[in-house]
Amino acid sequence: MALLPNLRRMMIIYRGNWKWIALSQIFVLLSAFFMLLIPVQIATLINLGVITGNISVIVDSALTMLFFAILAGAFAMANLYVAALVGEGTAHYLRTIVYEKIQTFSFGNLDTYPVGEMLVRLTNDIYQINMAANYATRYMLYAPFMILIALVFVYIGSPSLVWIFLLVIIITAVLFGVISLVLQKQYQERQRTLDAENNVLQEDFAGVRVIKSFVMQDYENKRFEEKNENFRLASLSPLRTMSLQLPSIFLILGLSNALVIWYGGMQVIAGVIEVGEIVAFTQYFFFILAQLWILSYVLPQIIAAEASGGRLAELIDTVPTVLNAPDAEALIPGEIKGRVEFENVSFSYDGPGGKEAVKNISFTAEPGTTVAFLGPTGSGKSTLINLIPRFYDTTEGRITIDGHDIKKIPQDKLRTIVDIALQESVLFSGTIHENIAFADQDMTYEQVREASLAADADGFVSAIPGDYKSRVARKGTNFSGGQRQRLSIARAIAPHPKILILDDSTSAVDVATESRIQAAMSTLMKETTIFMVAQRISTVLTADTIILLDQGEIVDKGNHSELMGRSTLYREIFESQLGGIRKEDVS
Ligand SMILES: Nc1ncnc2c1ncn2[C@@H]1O[C@H](COP(=O)(O)OP(=O)(O)OP(=O)(O)O)[C@@H](O)[C@H]1O
Repeated sequence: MALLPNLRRMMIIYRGNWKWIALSQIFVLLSAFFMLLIPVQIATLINLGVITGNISVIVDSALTMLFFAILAGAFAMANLYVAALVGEGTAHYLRTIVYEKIQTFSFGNLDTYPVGEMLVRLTNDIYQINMAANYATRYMLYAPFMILIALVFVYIGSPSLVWIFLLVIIITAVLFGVISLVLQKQYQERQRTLDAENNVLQEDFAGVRVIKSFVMQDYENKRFEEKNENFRLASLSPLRTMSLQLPSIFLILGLSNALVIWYGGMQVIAGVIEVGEIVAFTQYFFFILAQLWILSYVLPQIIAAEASGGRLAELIDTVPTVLNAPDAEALIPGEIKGRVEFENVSFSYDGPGGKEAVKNISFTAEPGTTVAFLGPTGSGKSTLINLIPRFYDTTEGRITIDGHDIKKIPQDKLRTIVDIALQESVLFSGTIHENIAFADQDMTYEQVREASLAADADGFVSAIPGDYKSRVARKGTNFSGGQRQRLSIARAIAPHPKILILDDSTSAVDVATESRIQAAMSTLMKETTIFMVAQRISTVLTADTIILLDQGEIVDKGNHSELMGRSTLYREIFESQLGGIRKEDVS
């Protein structure tokens, strides 16, 4: 089984990283090599300088050691810099590709990944990869290189001490290996409790107004405190484990020095090695144990980042549920008339075989007509209209525009033909002009104002100092719900689409404003096929066709007077909403 496959994939996902990773390992090798030449020089200094009283050897050796130390430090610094380049470069590239990937997601994919979860992946998970890539580049091979080089030096200088060297390294590696495994589990638990805390935070911040209005702060505070406490405890565990590391290092170092001095001393007395070798030996241990100690600290974090790599790989590998057909038609949006036909359309959010949200829907909308969908809540109105711009793909049947199957129309072309004002009106921070001209930032002031007039937004926009140049706050919070809806409608009609969808998009405006919008639109959008979803029957009275939906099926269709004549459900809705108004007034 491949070792840390997701982390490795993330580290080289940006192809340019290869050369930096390779270069940094050359620096690691050189730094370890020069670092370990220092003990060799110490041995020379003692054997040929101190013991024989040769001052010039002592001076030469000291200067050479200084030179080696500078070189080892310089290569370590270069490695540190390159490791930072690898970490930051990987994080930057990942942020770009994951963000771009999310932009390709269809509604079906977005249903799977809540916004909060995607944010955590884009921030926290990428940060973990950044750190892991940095640490892996810096330390993964440092200790192994040092062990190998030191082994060669020990073998050349004092082969009789090789067994002590191997014994100490193996004991240390096993001890730190166990500590690493414990730390890895503890880091995973820490990550799990952090995720749990983040979930509560995201939910609470999104629903802070509801929490306040139900005076549930105490309840939510308790819920958060529980997660917060779990996170505190889980964060303490690895720190406790790590506190064992330094004493272990000192213990091993002390014991191994004693062993070397005892056994080495006997070897010196026997004339097998010289005193300098013993000192050099203790230095090797010191350098190697220091690296192993660092490795045991960073390795668990590197391993823990594998889970982050997996979460990012999942996003990167997600295939959009709506794709362009390979045989997509080269169609010119300007030539489309806007005839929409549903042919036995069914759709299930769970895919083929799942519970159908709309069933066996067939109808035709002629160019320039208005089709309204009416029905109880949950009857499938929004689902149905979301199929037209291919936010979701039909599970069965097909939808055509001017005879072209929409699955064969490239999505970017389809969405210039079809515009939508969604149920929840979303505005972006920027100017009002930028929001209305969202589809085409080159739109003129006159075009923007024309759309705004038709959406009955010009009145309140003109009353603001700076009118169309005035600022829209994030999420449009400086406008009322009705004003946001009108700006969203203006945005949808500004590019003059051939097909316009209004998904209950006048629910927050009063009936008088709604009828002004409808009158203005029927003039401006004469050639546009309009689909509207409504809860209010007053919204649909003037539609050419009203489609009555119940439990995902069409139960009747016709204009207002036809349905008043024959549909009990329609009459019931009418009576419940406009019961006080004489039928003749609206027929
Ligand atoms: N994203 C989704 N994932 C799974 N099921 C969904 C999703 N959206 C809607 N549904 C289900 O599909 C059915 C139809 O929902 P839809 O939103 O189309 O109804 P609607 O008539 O527009 O309702 P409302 O008038 O309340 O907006 C409902 O049973 C709903 O629970």
